[in-house]
Amino acid sequence: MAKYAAALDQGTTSTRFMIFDHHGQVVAMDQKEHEQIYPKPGWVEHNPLEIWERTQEVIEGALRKSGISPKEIAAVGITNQRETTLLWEKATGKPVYNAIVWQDTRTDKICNDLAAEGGQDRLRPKTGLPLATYFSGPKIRWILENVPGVRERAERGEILFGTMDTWIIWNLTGGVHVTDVTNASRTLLMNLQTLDWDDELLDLLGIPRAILPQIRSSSEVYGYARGALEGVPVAGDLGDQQAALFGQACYDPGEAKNTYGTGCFMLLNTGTTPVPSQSGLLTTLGYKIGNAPAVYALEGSIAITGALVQWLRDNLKMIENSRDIEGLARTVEDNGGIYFVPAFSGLFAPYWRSDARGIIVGLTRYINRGHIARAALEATAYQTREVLDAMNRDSGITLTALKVDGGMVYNQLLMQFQADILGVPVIRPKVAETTSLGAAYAAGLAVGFWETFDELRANWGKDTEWHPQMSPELREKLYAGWKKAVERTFGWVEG
Ligand SMILES: Nc1ncnc2c1ncn2[C@@H]1O[C@H](COP(=O)(O)OP(=O)(O)O)[C@@H](O)[C@H]1O
Ligand SMILES: O=P(O)(O)OC[C@H](O)CO
Repeated sequence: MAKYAAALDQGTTSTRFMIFDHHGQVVAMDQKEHEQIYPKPGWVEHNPLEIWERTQEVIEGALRKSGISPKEIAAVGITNQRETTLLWEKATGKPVYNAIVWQDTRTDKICNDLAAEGGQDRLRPKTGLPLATYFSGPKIRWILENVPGVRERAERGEILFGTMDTWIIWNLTGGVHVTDVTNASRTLLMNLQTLDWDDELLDLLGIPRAILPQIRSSSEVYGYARGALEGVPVAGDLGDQQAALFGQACYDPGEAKNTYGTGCFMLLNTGTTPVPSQSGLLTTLGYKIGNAPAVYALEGSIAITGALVQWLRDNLKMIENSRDIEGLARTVEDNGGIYFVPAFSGLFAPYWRSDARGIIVGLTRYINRGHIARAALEATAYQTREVLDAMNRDSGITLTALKVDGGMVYNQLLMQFQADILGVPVIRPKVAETTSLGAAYAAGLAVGFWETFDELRANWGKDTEWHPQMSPELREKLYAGWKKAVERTFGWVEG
């Protein structure tokens, strides 16, 4: 009998393959970065062929390092950076253009034109999403309009669209063209109630149905892998933030997690009915396990958190490794009165302002590199506070603790400051690789490797908890400064 379940996590900066045992413990892993392509300010692309190569390499790498054979793997789940969009030729598998990444803002004009035609009022009630450059629909339209000949070929049925899950599954299985409800819910093309592509939305965005994958549940056998994983059922598919919700065992309405990676994404399980947001959150799919009813979530998406640390590392050369930011930030007592608002892709939740751009405010001659490092970390905590406040308002639920995961949660200074600024404890689980774990769980449930949510819940264990230590007065004073700084970013991009 198979002893393991596996997951392939195709993220914004890297692709990793992880193998878990029945207790949800990591037994093998391999990871590789891919190139970030910035052709113009505000544009971000990935090369889909490079990503498929990295995918194969990390699968082979983890199998080789661990000596595990595909026969020992019950199923593999796919999880992915969401919204990132690509179109490829059905006959050859050749992408017609690079993948346009979720952070890319080139569709600003498309979104503004759609908004002027009343698009917002037609899209939001059906999709739960604001009309923003973040989502796939406008990115598909941009490719159809800007890559010569693609629209005609798409209409003739020669072109396929996919988010990264679809691209990986298509390649891994040799031609199964599917996505799951969580990924489809990020396109502006899926109806939240019917869980199917919606003709009115397709018409509004000018997208031919023929290019779209079939929407399936997040946990079922879609096909069987070829190559290094020969014969392993491909049986889980979830957007990475939904996979983290699932891996953090947030199975009851009112349970939430926040993942700190390139960006930050807080998801709250709201049960089997979608809850509309009045406060700038997204109404999205949480997961759908086989034939069971779909579970919905409220989401607060923040575009730039860990990416700001990377930017200090790569563009300003202030640190050598991301983790070095903590030491640099600890060289000073506090932020010295500055705030760093990283509105590099505009601001996402709760503002959805594409006209905002990044700023550092409050600069004096007193400020040094340490203050900038500190302000950069604090920006993640303040942005999370804004999202948590919105979550409490929209759901009527007051979260009493926050489960966290992702690459930034090993930063002790950030986690303590986060608890201080939220005023609630922050809890990191023993297995912080919750995104991969969630995808492995979805796949394992589909083939009976795990059978109940209780089994999965039992695998969850607390590692570290940070308690608020800041006085409420200081907390609110600092937060008021942040809000003032955010106001200063608005309206920078005109027209
Ligand atoms: N110790 C740290 N302190 C602050 N940021 C960190 C630390 N370690 C990693 N990061 C940031 O976390 C991100 C990587 O986290 P990860 O969860 O792997 O992200 P993703 O899945 O978005 O690629 C990077 O943006 C990196 O700059
Ligand atoms: O790949 P990550 O972890 O940066 O996640 C990206 C999100 O899915 C974008 O919506």
